[in-house]
Amino acid sequence: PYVDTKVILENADKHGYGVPALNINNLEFLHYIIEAGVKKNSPVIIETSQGAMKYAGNGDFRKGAEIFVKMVKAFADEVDIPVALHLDHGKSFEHIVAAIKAGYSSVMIDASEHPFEENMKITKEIVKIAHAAGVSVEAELGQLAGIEDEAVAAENVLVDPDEAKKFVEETGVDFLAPAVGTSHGAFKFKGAAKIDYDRIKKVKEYTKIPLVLHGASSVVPEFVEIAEKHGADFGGAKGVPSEILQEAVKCGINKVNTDTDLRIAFVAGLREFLNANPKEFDPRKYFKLAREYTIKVITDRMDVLGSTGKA
Ligand SMILES: O=C(COP(=O)(O)O)N(O)CCCCOP(=O)(O)O
Ligand SMILES: [Ca+2]
Ligand code: NA
Ligand SMILES: [Zn+2]
Repeated sequence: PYVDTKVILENADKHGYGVPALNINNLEFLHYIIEAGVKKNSPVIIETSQGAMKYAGNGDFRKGAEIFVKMVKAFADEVDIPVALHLDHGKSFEHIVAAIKAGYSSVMIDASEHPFEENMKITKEIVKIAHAAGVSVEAELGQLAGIEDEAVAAENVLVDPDEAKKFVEETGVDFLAPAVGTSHGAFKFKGAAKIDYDRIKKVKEYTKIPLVLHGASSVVPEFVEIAEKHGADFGGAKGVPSEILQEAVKCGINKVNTDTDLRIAFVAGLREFLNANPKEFDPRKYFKLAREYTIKVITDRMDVLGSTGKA
């Protein structure tokens, strides 16, 4: 069934496990996520960025939002696992309202590049509107290095747990994404992978709400190698290893945003299949390995995070 994100995350918070939040831009990835969730009897949070809304609507993000809600509900109505749809990195008021109007389960207002007071003011406004429509809200404190939509944060700005306490109390936000050292994309760490567990623990202790880890892809070496064997150039790619994700969940993370891992697994399978089957042009065939690898990376993640069997 199609559910509120809050229902999924409050259960994860209560029982101390993580739920993968998986980004889509098209039907293929949605298909694979649902198959993985059913296979592992795991709840799933589907999420779309503002760019994905635009892509699905062929330039019209409002249409894209409506199309995504209909697509996700069509699948959700057919399966027994809980499925939620979330707007990821909502930055513009128009995109957030479009998602709420279209029927998204939850929205993120990412105003973290603004000063603290401004972030709080904007978030408070979105919480009021979203809650009036029965939609839950995620916000962010601190900044992840790397490209994040329009805002390119130069380097990491880690969350201040005392600010987090005030922020949650004043805004009434349902979930919080504290910046703790990760970044988006495939090149997350120059040196060893490391995140600030102590900050996660403190934010959890002070806010007592479900927490979100952004930039959480592992950049799985197995799939990076397959992609590179078949022509990809991902030199220097490095992600968050499973053990670090498991420790982060123990410290209080409940929603684990994952996009890059799906992208790498898919393109690895696509490259491998196309290289090996020069005569094939049936899309029901040439996505075969891409589908297999993408489902594998999702089902492995459900096992790592502990959402397996929790549907
Ligand atoms: O935190 C994450 C996942 O990060 P990761 O999967 O790169 O580690 N996310 O929020 C996903 C970011 C999706 C970016 O979407 P666009 O390219 O459409 O703007
Ligand atoms: Ca941000
Ligand atoms: Na999000
Ligand atoms: Zn993110």
